[in-house]
Amino acid sequence: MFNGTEAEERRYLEVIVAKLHQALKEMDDKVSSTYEAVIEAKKYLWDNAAALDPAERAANRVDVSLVIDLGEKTIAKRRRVQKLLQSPYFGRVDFKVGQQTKPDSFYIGVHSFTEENGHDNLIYDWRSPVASMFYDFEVGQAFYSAPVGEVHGEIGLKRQYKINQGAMEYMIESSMTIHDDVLQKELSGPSNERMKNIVATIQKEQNAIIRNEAAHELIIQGVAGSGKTSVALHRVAFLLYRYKETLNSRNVLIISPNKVFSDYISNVLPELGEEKIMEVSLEELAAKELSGIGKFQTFYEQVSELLGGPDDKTDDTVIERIKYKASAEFIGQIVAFIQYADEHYFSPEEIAIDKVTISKEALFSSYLASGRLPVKSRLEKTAAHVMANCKDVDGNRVPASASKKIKTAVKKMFKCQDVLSLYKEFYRYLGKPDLFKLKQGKKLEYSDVFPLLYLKIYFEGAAPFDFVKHLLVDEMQDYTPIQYAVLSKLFKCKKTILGDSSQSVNPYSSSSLAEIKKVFPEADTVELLKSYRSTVEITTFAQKLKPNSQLIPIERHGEEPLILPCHSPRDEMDAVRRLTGDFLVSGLHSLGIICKTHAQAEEVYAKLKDRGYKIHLLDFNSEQFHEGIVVTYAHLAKGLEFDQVIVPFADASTYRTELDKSLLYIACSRAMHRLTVTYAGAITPFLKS
Ligand SMILES: Nc1ncnc2c1ncn2[C@@H]1O[C@H](COP(=O)(O)OP(=O)(O)OP(=O)(O)O)[C@@H](O)[C@H]1O
Repeated sequence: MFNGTEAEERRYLEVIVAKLHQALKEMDDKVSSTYEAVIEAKKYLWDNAAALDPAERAANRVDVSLVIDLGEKTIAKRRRVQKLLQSPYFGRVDFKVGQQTKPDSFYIGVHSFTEENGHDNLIYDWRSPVASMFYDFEVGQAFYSAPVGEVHGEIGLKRQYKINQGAMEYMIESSMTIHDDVLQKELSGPSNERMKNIVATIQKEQNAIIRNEAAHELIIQGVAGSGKTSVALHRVAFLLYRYKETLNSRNVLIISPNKVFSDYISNVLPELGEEKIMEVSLEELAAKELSGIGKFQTFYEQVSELLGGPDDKTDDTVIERIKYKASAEFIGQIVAFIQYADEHYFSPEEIAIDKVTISKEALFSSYLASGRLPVKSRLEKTAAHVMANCKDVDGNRVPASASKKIKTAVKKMFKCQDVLSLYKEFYRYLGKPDLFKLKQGKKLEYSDVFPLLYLKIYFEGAAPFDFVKHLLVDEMQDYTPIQYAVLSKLFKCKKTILGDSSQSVNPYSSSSLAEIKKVFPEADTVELLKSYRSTVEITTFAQKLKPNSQLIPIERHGEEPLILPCHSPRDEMDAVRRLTGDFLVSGLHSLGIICKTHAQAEEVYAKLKDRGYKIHLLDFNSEQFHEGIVVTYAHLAKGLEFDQVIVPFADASTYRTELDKSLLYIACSRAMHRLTVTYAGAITPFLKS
C-alpha cells in the first residue's frame, strides 16, 4: 500500500513540505523577475517616450499590465502555498474504480497543489469533486459527482492528519463515523480570535448544505452552535470555486446583523483562499432605499424599547403594531391593497389644457394599457401615450407648453402623490388607521420600514441589485415575512438563509422556518440539530431555558455551569471581578460578560475598567470584535462565542418576560467551555429549579 505505515506517512510529509518550499522559491524568483520586467518596461517607455508613436506606447502599456497581472496571480498562488506549508493536508482517501488494480491516493487540503512541471495533483482542494467522498463516505462503496457524471468505486482507506507548522501531530485511521476523535480535539481547544474554518471536520449533513447547487433558496434552521454560520461561509467558498468562471466574491453579499459580527466572521473566507465578501445590514439597505422619505427607528432601538426598564411596561399598542406587521397574513393584505389601488386609485378626469382636450376614456384606456410598471412610471407612460395620440384643435401635435401641464394633471389623478401618503392610505383602507404611528421627531417605527419599502417598490420601483448573484441572510429569525418579501424583490438571485427561531431578540416579530418558507415556497429547507459549540453540561443548562428535545449535543464534557448567588449588587460586582481575575490565569482565550441591556454592560465595563483590566465594551457602534475580555449584551452577542461566559444580573426583575428568557438563552449558549451566572436578590424564575 502506498504510504501504508505512519513512518512512511511522515517521510512523505517531508517530501511534500520540501516540494512546497521549492515551489515557494520558484514563485519568489518569478515575482522578482516580474518586478524587474515591469521596471525595465517602464524605464524603456520613459527613456523612449519621444521616439515611440502612440500605438507603440499603448502596446507597451498593455505588456506592462499583462506582466503585472501575471505577478499578482503568482503572489496569490504564493499565499496559498505558504498556507499549505503550515498544514499541507488534513485527509486522505484511497479510491479504486472498477478493475483498477491499485487505488489512487487523494490527499486533501485547504488548497490544491500541483508541482509546476509535474502532472500529478499532489493535494486536492477540499472543494474538488473527489474530496467530497472524504466527508460523505467511510471505507467501502462510495462515489463522487464529476463533470462527466457520477464515478462509483470503493474507498479502501481513509485517514485524517493533524499537521501543524509542517510537522505531523497525529494521524488517525478512520473507519468509524466521521472524524469523531479529530472533531473532539478541535472542539476542546480554546477559541481563536475570530471564527475559523472547519474544513478538516465538516460533517456529512453540513457537507450536503455546502455542496447544494440546486436550491434557488436554501433555508437552514439550526440549533445554537450547530455551525450554521460556518457552513454558510464554507458554502460561499464552495460556490466561488465551483462557479469561478461566473461568480466572484464581489457577487456575494451577506445581510449581517451588525459590524461586530461581520468582523468576527471576516477571516473565514480569506483562510479558505477567497476574498472577503460584501456585507450590509438591513438598516443600511433600508436607509439607502428610503433616503429622502424619512428617518426611522433601528431594530436595536425597537428591541430596547420593548425591553424597557425593570418596572416599565411596554406600551401594548406598540407590541400590537409590531405583531401585526410581522405576520405572514400582512403580506397578503399589502398585496390585496396594491391590487385595489391598481383598480381604484387612478381617477381620470377630462383634460382641457391650452388647445388640447383629452377624454376621460382615453386616459383610462392608456392607463390600463401601460402594464405592470411602478405607479410613477405608469402615470408617465399614460401621459406620454395620450399626448402621442391626440392633436390640438388646429390638428397639430401637442405643443411643448401643454405637455408639462398634461403630465402634472395625469399625475394628480392618482389618489396619493407620494409613498408615505400611500402607506397611510393603506391603513385607512384596512380600516385600522391607528396601526400607523410616527415616533417623536417624525421617525418611522421600525415595523413600518419594510412595509413602506414594499409599497415604495410598487409606487416608484427600485433598481434591483443585479450584481449580487448570491445573497446570504444570517439570523433569519429576526426578519419578518414582509422583510423577506422586500429582499426577494431587490435580490432576484440565489439565497442561503439561516438562523434559529430559539434565538429571537424580539418574540413579537420573529420568524420560524415554516413562516419564511411561506415567502419562498420553492425553497429547500434543512434542519441542523447537532450542537458543536458547548460542552454537554452547558448545552443541558441552556436547554432548560429553551428546551428542544431534538437537539443533540456533541459528546464533550466540562465543568458544570455555576449559578452564583450574591448578597447584594456590590457583592455581585465583586464576584464578577473575581471571576474575571480567575479567567486571566485559566489559560482560556476569550471571556464574554454578557448582560441583558446596554446600560448594564456599560456599568460592568466601567467597574471592571476601574480595576485596570484590559477589556472591551462591544455595542452597536463598535466596528470590530475583540479578543480577550469583552463586555456586551445579548442582542449584540448573537452569533459570537467565547471560551468562558459570565452572565451577571440574572435576577427576577431583570429576566422576567419571554423576551428576557430568549436573551438569557442567547447569552448562555455563547459559552464553549465555562459558564457562570450571577445574581443578587431573587433569582430569575427561568433558572429557579
Ligand atoms: N464540523 C465542525 N467541525 C468543527 N467545528 C465545528 C463544526 N461545526 C461547527 N463547529 C464549531 O461550532 C461553533 C459554532 O459554529 P457557528 O457559530 O457556525 O454555529 P451557529 O449555528 O451559527 O451558532 P449560533 O446560531 O449559536 O450563533 C464554532 O466554533 C464552529 O467552529
